[in-house]
Amino acid sequence: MISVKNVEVVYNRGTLDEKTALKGVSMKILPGEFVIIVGSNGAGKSTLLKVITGEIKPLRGSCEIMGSPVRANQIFRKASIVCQDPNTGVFPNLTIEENLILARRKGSRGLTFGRIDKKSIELLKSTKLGLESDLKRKASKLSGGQKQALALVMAVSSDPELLLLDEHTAALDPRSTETIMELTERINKELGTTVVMITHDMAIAENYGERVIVMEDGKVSAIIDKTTRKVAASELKAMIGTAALLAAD
Ligand SMILES: Nc1ncnc2c1ncn2[C@@H]1O[C@H](COP(=O)(O)OP(=O)(O)OP(=O)(O)O)[C@@H](O)[C@H]1O
Repeated sequence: MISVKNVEVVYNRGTLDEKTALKGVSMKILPGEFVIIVGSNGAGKSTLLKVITGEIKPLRGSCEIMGSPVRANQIFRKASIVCQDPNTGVFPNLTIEENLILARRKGSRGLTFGRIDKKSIELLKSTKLGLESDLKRKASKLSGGQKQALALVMAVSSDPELLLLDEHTAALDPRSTETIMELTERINKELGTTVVMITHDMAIAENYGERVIVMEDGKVSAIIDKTTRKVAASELKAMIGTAALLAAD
């Protein structure tokens, strides 16, 4: 489904600040897969997500989604993104209901609005965070975990094929992290949405997802298929650089 081939990305090309962030990265991500990307600070993880969304055009190589080259102005029909800061995924001055209505679009896979709405409420309920019990509450009044849960449900209310997550649990406490990861897993399993998630939390990489892609210094240094072998957080920590070790602790 997502095919990244020999991608090279250079920031500030031709200047003193020139930085090669991706050095010939290749990978394939299959429809419905849940892939976790780990790696030290500066390894190129966020740059890779930006290549997948079309925000960055690689200097060399290609990125295709379902056989078509990715284009920034079309990706939003196929993919949704949730980032680290709980305040960026929701509209704080709108109610929970208004946020959901705003996020609702006709799904790229042709689902009706009715089914999408029902599913959104079911997903909110499944978190046991009480979001569905008072839909008239302003999003600004919600906790970080509640905001991220709402942001995730909003992200999938358009039924995207692909959900991209850039450290979406990084600002949360361990309990909220677990709730948000359970919701992420439910979205992947129940909706069949392909999930690509970046994290510095090695326990998450151990416990969730089907494959772990390890990035180091702009390259893919390892791909672990967890359907055939388990991987411990300590093993992953040992595989990546000291910088990632510090970030994960
Ligand atoms: N807009 C930019 N301009 C110049 N250099 C950049 C830019 N964005 C990223 N870089 C550099 O490219 C390299 C890869 O950055 P990237 O953000 O992709 O890494 P990362 O693995 O996501 O890191 P982190 O875990 O710290 O978020 C880093 O050296 C970074 O400083």
